[in-house]
Amino acid sequence: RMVNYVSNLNSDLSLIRHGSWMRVMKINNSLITVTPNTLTIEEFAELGVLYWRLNPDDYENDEELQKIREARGYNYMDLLDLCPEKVANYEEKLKNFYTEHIHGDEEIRYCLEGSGYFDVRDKDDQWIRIWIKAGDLIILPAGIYHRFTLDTSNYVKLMRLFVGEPVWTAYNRPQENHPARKEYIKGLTGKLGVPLEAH
Ligand SMILES: CSCCC(=O)C(=O)O
Ligand SMILES: [Fe+2]
Ligand code: NI
Repeated sequence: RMVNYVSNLNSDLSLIRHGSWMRVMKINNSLITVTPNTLTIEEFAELGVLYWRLNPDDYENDEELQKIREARGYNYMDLLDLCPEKVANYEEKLKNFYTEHIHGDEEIRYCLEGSGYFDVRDKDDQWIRIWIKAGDLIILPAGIYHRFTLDTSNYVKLMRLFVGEPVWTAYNRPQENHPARKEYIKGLTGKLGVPLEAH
């Protein structure tokens, strides 16, 4: 199964479409009000965010994951067990994860246990919150503004994938002149066929 996107929100913020799903919501910047909103498949795909629903139980022998890794050249892999006992400078790392940033490369995360929120900016610069749970593989394109935070489960175990030697450098917003940002915007504009300002 390839990429599928939620086009709408129901009460529990999930929707089944083509046998796969993502839990998404729009939030306002204060994070106090959660605003359920309609998000079409097209709108989400235009952001360049990819998503797969996999079986996390036997991830070491998962052929579907293997196929994705081979197709996209993800030869690097490690596991991030996000808990204070296992992560040095835990609080500081969480703070950095939740600071809006971009990378020069894709950010590939596969949730094996626990859960958390990836927030990405949509084409109108509004946050879209993606609720990641075990089995969710998400790929954020280089240059997209994003951030991550734990939810009330307070725990997540993530597989990190990368092409070649990993680079985790985060460039905090604003980064309008960063090459990856420029490329990303160019791709967005190209896909939309109209300047972003037109929205
Ligand atoms: C906990 S992984 C997600 C946080 C992030 O955006 C990053 O690592 O760059
Ligand atoms: Fe990141
Ligand atoms: Ni628009």
